Amino acid sequence: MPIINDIPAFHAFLTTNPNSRILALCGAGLSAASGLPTFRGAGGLWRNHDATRLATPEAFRADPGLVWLFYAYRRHMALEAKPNPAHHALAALARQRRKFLCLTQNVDNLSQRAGHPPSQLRTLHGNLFTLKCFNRRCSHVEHNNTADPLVPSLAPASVTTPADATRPLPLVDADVPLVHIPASELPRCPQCASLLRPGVVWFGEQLDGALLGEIYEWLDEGPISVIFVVGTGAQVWPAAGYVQEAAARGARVCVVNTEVAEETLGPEDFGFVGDAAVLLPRLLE
Ligand SMILES: CC(C)NC(=O)[C@H](Cc1c[nH]c2ccccc12)NC(=O)[C@H](CCCC/N=C(/NCCC(=O)O)S[C@H]1O[C@H](COP(=O)(O)OP(=O)(O)OC[C@H]2O[C@@H](n3cnc4c(N)ncnc43)[C@H](O)[C@@H]2O)[C@@H](O)[C@H]1O)NC(=O)OCc1ccccc1
Ligand SMILES: [Zn+2]
Repeated sequence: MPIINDIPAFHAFLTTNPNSRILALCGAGLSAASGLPTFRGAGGLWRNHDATRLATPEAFRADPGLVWLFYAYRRHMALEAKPNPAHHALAALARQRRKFLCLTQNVDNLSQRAGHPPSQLRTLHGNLFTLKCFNRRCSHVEHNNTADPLVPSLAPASVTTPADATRPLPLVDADVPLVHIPASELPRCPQCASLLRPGVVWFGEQLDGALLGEIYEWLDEGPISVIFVVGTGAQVWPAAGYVQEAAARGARVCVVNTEVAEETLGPEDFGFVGDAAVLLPRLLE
């Protein structure tokens, strides 16, 4: 049986391994307490569109206006959100322990805004605030975490309070038809005038090869004492594979999630059921 909800046992384990190497794999649940919907939760469906289907190059090619409104909405939500105590606890751990590497699947920039040292954070799936040219032959990349909206045509995505409190925001209200945005009014590349796209990794797209290489180098530098699996269903690959990669290098798994599947954990592993924003600060105090 894994060790469930036993903070003193976890503290004892952490103190007996003061200089050990620690890995973390984080997902949408890490940012849930910041008010951002998870994929499995409310965020899974956007205007009756399956979010994972919108997060594809095919969807962008078919209707760049729709996909841009989807990302502009998430970008606006992320701008309005604040890092929560879980983001801050992981950032503090990174400052205390040089041998801690945090892998996040989140694109919301909240770990960065919590001051997580960039050298100890890897954004596996990119960032909502990075823009890239959609033209594969153009290398234009830019970062913009201020403009909101990014362009006037995306202004509907920057509305937070619905005019009529009894109705959902028009943008997420599937009953309210979406304004069609001509591609000419969407973010354009200053170098080649092609469409710009969100700097995230879409389904069916490879993750950044150099990034994957760096992570394997870190994994192979020596034994790992524990991998925190925070607020993720670990269903998306190759990110989900890091749990096994760490366990294969001796790491105990420490799941922090509102739902813990005990049957997936070994007798040495830890499970903590609850909100990451409450549990992580206590686990890492
Ligand atoms: C759906 C899945 C089966 N599909 C994949 O994995 C695919 C295909 C695939 C590749 N290999 C495979 C092997 C097997 C099966 C399928 C595949 N992978 C890919 O396409 C990857 C690219 C994957 C990256 C996609 N981009 C994202 N994000 C960016 C965009 C965007 O965000 O819009 S993925 C995105 O979804 C995932 C969501 O998962 P979670 O973060 O875990 O969130 P979720 O909502 O699911 O769960 C929340 C959890 O939190 C918990 N929770 C909730 N509240 C709290 C709380 N308060 N506290 C704590 N916990 C909480 C809940 O209980 C729950 O457990 C994250 O990874 C997130 O980044 N690319 C690729 O493989 O390229 C190579 C290739 C290329 C060509 C051809 C072949 C191969
Ligand atoms: Zn370009």
